Amino acid sequence: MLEVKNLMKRFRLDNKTIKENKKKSKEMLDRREQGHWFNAVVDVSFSCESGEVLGLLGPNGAGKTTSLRMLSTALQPTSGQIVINGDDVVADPLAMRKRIGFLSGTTSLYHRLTVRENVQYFGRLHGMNEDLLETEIKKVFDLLDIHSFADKKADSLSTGMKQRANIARTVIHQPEVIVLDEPTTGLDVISAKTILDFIESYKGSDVPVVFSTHHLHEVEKLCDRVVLINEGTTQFNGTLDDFRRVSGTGNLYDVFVKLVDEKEVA
Ligand SMILES: Nc1ncnc2c1ncn2[C@@H]1O[C@H](COP(=O)(O)OP(=O)(O)OP(=O)(O)O)[C@@H](O)[C@H]1O
Repeated sequence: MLEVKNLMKRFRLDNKTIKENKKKSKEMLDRREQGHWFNAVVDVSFSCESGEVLGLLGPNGAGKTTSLRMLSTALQPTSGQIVINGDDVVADPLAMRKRIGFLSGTTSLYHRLTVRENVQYFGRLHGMNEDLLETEIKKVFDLLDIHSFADKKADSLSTGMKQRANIARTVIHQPEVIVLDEPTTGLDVISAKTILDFIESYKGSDVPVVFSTHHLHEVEKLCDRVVLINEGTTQFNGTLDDFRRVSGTGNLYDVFVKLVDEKEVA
């Protein structure tokens, strides 16, 4: 189980931004800007049980990537708690990193290695023995439909193939939690579907999956839980059915717009 409690991240603004901000009126400034500081994530809390898929939504700049980077130990929170199966991520990020599979927008492959060699490399880095590694490669390549290009060099792959290989690399070590930042952005329908089916394969397993997306149909198809972040704060945290009920129509697009508009006038 993954638990996130009152997560906060404050960045120090660079001098140029501070200078520019001084010229702006209060209305022009993001409400999260405070002098020399920008509170990218103000207060984010949610939990995701094993075998659940949680969709993280929010407008551009809401704080999704910053939150996911904290979950994956890539960024240290300013304050707050992240707990995986009872263990504190913030207290021991190095040890906990091994237990998390994180796909970010910058996850990539060694271009001159084949997909198989890349995934083997990352598996060995995680200390997997060769038998387990081969078993897992077969399983993950089946699920992500990678076999047909497994022995091609990474730099010869299409965007969709690369992303599937990136995901294979991310999950090869059997992490306890999977965190995917916009896994289907920029992909064609078939590659995106393969990735969504892959995420779905974790349902009912002992692994919670958290992914961020701007595609509401993905949330509709896959998610047990939905979290909507706006201006760095959790604005909705509940089941997909509860999320639907926020608007009278039950349409996720209407719910998203209603929640974001409410915040803007608040
Ligand atoms: N290192 C940093 N220094 C200052 N501000 C930052 C830094 N990193 C992120 N931000 C700001 O924090 C806010 C949240 O960014 P983040 O990337 O988490 O948003 P997001 O919800 O993932 O957006 P998108 O949907 O556009 O990817 C943005 O306004 C961004 O400019």
